[in-house]
Amino acid sequence: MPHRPYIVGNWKMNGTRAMLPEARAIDRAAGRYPAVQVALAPPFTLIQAMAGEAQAIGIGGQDCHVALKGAHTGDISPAMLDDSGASFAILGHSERRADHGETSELVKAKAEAALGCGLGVIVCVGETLAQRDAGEAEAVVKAQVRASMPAAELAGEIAPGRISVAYEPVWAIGTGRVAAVADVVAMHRAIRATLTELYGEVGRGVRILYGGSVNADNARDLLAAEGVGGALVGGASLTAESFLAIVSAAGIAAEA
Ligand SMILES: O=C[C@H](O)COP(=O)(O)O
Repeated sequence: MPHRPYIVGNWKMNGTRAMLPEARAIDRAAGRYPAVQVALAPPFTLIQAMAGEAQAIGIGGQDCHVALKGAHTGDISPAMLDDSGASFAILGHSERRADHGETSELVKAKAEAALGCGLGVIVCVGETLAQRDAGEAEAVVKAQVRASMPAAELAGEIAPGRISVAYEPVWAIGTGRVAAVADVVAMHRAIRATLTELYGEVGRGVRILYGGSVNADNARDLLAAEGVGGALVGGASLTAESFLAIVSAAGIAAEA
């Protein structure tokens, strides 16, 4: 594995200031797992408060606009994310692709804008259940990777550690239905092959995370699987107890 496992909690549209103690507890405990890179992506409204306090974890956004500023009501630019203390952005999550009609081309533009502001990016890809049942999962995900990832010139110029892909089968998100380890391994291989097509050697350093119903019970097997560089965790990242159990599993997998 080219990097420490990367465990990222995506709070989605959850969290008010009442949840800051959970973030503090995660931050304090994360220092006990130096072999694991830990991050949280809260709603925009909590980024500044969490980033101002965090010592051991990274704080990121869940989206950004392609422009640095301008007449885009309700949007947040990558420069604003950076200014608020965020160090990365999750981009192209399937919920944004579905709820906001985001295309892979738009996700690519957002990723390039975010990298240009010094942020790391986690680009999300994943097939629907209908696509998997039709035997199209690999082709769909490869096409998403090809179209959503930042241009090779840009990726080659920056530290590969700043670019991650999250493979999140849509049918596994928030459903409790986790993908089989063998299917995750096969898809991560396909994604790695696509990344090396796109980026050459640089593509080998891009982390590939798995996301979709990761919890304390399944994390160890998933994180020990070949090619799995970490996890993007939704529901189980909302309490320190459940998220830290996953961080601990990542620590065990990293040392195995
Ligand atoms: O970004 C996180 C993923 O969508 C996974 O969410 P989940 O862990 O609640 O299934």
